[in-house]
Amino acid sequence: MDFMKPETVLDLNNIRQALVRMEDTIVFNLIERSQFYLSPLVYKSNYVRIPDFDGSFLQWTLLQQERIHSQVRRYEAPDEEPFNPTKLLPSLLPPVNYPKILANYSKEVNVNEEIYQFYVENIVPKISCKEGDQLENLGSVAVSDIECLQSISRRIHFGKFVAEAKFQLDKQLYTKLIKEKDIESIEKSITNSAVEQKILERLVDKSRSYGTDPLMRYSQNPQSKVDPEIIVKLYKEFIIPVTKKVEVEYLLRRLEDTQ
Ligand SMILES: O=C(O)C(=O)C[C@]1(C(=O)O)C=C[C@@H](O)C=C1
Repeated sequence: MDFMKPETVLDLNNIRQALVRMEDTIVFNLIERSQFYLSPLVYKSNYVRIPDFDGSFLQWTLLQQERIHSQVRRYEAPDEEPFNPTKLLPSLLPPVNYPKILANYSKEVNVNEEIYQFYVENIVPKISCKEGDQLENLGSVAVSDIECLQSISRRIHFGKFVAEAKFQLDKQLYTKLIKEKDIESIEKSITNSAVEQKILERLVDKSRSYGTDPLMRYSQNPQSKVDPEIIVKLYKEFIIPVTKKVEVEYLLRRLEDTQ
């Protein structure tokens, strides 16, 4: 997929291949995070005193990283959404002239707040190796969390490309459903249960093999670093439904853009 060539980005097969590739990144990032303790101090407001900042150590670290990355154009890319969209810095590099792929309002479709909250409250407690903090690892935990958050965010916001591709494939149907604000039928029409099922099956294999020492894989009790069930559940109950939410949110506004 090449963002300078819209036809490659709006090909549903290419999009699905990219989503499959992102599974690897997400599974690896979760495995990395699983070696650390729960680390509540990373998420506690103002535990680390930082001048002129009100929030948690993770929020501060994420903001600093996004500010630097905004200076190298990260969030100008159509497949990257920031967690701090109002606090970024201007790019030091000249803008890239991406051809138009998504609708003009696409950067306004941003569900990162929901992803952040769900990650901290529901994912970290399930994957971390132990309760409590290891004070020497607070920085490593925050850095690892950022990798997890950004890979999950990129995957979920890819829903915009899926939605645009589906809109282009059946403009007549979607125009009708959008005009009628028929959310239920839009949801139904973007759902492909067979694709979802395949994702969940593949994730069992991936989390088993990526999370197991290859020499131990064939022993009686191979120990997975992250329980495959947790990753499957995460996709089933959060990542896929929120990707669909992004698709619906994007589609509901699609007639604002006449192209
Ligand atoms: O591949 C698609 O058609 C998508 O819409 C993406 C996705 C997903 O999140 O992976 C979401 C909804 C579909 O039911 C299947 C898969």
